[in-house]
Amino acid sequence: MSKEKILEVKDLTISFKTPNGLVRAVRTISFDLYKGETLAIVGESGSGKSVTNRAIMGILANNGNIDKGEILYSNQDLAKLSEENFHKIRGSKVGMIFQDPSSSLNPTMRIGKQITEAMLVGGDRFKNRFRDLYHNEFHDYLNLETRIKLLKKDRDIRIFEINKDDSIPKADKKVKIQALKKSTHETISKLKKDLPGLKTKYLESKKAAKIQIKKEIKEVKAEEKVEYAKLKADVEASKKSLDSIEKNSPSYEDSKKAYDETKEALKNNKEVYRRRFHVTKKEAYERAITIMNEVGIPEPEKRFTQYPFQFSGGMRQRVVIAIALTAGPELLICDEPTTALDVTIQQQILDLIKKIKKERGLSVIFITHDLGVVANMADRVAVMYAGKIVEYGSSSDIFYDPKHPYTWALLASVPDLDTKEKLLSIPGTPPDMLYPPKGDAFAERNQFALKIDFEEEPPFFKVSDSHYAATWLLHENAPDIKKPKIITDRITKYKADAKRRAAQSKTKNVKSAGDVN
Ligand SMILES: Nc1ncnc2c1ncn2[C@@H]1O[C@H](COP(=O)(O)OP(=O)(O)OP(=O)(O)O)[C@@H](O)[C@H]1O
Repeated sequence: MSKEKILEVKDLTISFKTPNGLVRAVRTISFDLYKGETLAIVGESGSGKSVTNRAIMGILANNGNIDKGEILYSNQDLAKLSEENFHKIRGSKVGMIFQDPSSSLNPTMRIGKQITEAMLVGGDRFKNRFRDLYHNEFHDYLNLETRIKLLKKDRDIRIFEINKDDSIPKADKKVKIQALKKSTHETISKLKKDLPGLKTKYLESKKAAKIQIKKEIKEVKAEEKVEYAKLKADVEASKKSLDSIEKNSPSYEDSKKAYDETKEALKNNKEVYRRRFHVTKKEAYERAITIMNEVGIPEPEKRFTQYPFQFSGGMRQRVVIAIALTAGPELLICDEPTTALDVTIQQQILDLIKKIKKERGLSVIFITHDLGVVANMADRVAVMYAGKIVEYGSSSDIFYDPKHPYTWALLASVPDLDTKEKLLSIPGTPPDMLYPPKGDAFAERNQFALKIDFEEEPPFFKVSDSHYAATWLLHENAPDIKKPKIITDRITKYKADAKRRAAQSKTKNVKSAGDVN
């Protein structure tokens, strides 16, 4: 796997305003995503998985707010973009697949139209190219401007909090506020110095892009003119040649054919020229059929004109995946993509996601409440609880050596593939995020909780270079608490399964190598 980082989430903090108060949905989480890897984000309902990924997509609900943190993608901080500019940055690079394929599709529109629509809407080639040309400078400017606005907002909130805090004596309040104002002013003044320069750069870049695009359009038009004149001359020459031949001459048919061909080429030229400016319906159709084949929709030509109700749940999810792929994303976010499907279909969709990820070199964020689903999918796993990541590591770290009691509980609650039974459901309910608990949020439900778990939040303890867990059990002074037997049994089973799979794939490889010979 290459180690090119494509997404970096730093200290992301998100809350929702509700009539009952502020719901602290995501609390200072950080993670990276590398090119070509699958990162699974796992946790119970309400742990903040979807909210995190909706923030990456720029589709948080209106009452949601990114209070703090960064979402670095394509050299841009998505957390600081206005909604209006979001789609330009995100553009076609991030695709998302939701839990229920039915609600992602329009029931009254034919499948084909739903797949080609995005291609046709974004089909003005020169407009897209124009935006691409000044994209970087535009966002450098925009990011700085937004950063300054946020600093001011942050200062005002902090002043409000100081004023409200009765534990601070009045005189101290004044001093604190003045110091805060001074330091914010200094930071903003420094940043502001760069603003005019960046604005000029952006405007210059936009101007240059306009000139460049005009030049390119002019070139295309000039080429077209030359091409048209040439084709027209061909038509005239072949007509002349045909007119000079007697109808009953043996070469007449050949000349007539040559004349017809030149006429056809002249006619086609108009379409070829149009295509240099727009994605045509025919092109969009052809690409849709290719993608429908890629995602395993049989008889795509026939299916193209059908409506969603004529598709099974699994096939509908394939259509949703096809739509996400039309824009050629580099990052695919799958939010519980198999939860609404029958168990037998689930594996097919998982296999499909694995296949397209490999073939297209995609990076995938896979959100699920079921650790079992990602056992053979994920390269790395982040376990979320009450708006925080409590453990993260490679798949083998999490499946063979989990450290956080919440990860143990999740592992124990994975339905057994053989008996289809849940071994152990997690006792209790997740905390109310209007009032996030003190200490380790899982303490209330954790049979291994220590006294400190109720008082102080655990930091991340390093288990290995790839593996970290936020549990006091990893502190050097913690009592030696062994994993419950149910977990060690599961681990043994996972290891045996992996060994079996490896042996199977080895046999398959040897066999296919034998076939070749
Ligand atoms: N628009 C909203 N207004 C208020 N609270 C919200 C809103 N959207 C999400 N939340 C809250 O944010 C928290 C995290 O929700 P989120 O949907 O991310 O959880 P999740 O882990 O994805 O669970 P699920 O699998 O149920 O979607 C929850 O407490 C949820 O109630």
